[in-house]
Amino acid sequence: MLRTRPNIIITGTPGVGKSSHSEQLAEATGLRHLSVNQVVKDKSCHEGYDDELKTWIVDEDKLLDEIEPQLEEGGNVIDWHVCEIFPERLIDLVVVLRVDSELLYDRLKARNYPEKKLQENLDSEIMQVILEEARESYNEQIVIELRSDDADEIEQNVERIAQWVKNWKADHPEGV
Ligand SMILES: Nc1ncnc2c1ncn2[C@@H]1O[C@H](COP(=O)(O)OP(=O)(O)OP(=O)(O)O)[C@@H](O)[C@H]1O
Repeated sequence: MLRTRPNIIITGTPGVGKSSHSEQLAEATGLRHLSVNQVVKDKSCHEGYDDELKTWIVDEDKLLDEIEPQLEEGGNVIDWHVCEIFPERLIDLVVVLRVDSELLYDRLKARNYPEKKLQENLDSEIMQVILEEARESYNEQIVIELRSDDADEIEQNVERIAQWVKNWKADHPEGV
């Protein structure tokens, strides 16, 4: 099956603004917002709950079985902090959102994250762990890094990605 609409991953450290971007991008482009955390919960793609870190322990095989048919169709904005598990052939753009660490601290604090989880996420952002994972997992040409420090940046980023979607469609009239 050929895909006539692209699949885009929006990734980054928790609190960086993935959901905010994905919702607005879906609205601007008509692509489907695929919230992976929601799928994990709704379809029980997990092996239980980690009480200390307050997070689901994800069963990645089950998750992929669940969403792969949707990815084959194309037209998804995949919203998740893990980017490396999706098959390369089904991914057209990887957007890694980045944020100033003080702003991230405030956002995670506002969510009442446990201290250990907050610190792990801050370290991960500072060490640009997800950016490195994205670059290792996909062709570097499809990986872009965008700032998400304030609301204006969300708007600019969404505009830029929506334009990319238009160009992608024009460049691939028969699909990929
Ligand atoms: N660029 C931004 N400017 C100002 N506030 C932002 C920005 N991005 C996100 N926020 C705020 O930070 C909080 C977290 O945003 P959001 O839920 O979009 O992040 P996320 O990366 O999807 O997090 P998670 O991975 O935990 O789902 C929200 O309160 C949101 O309004």
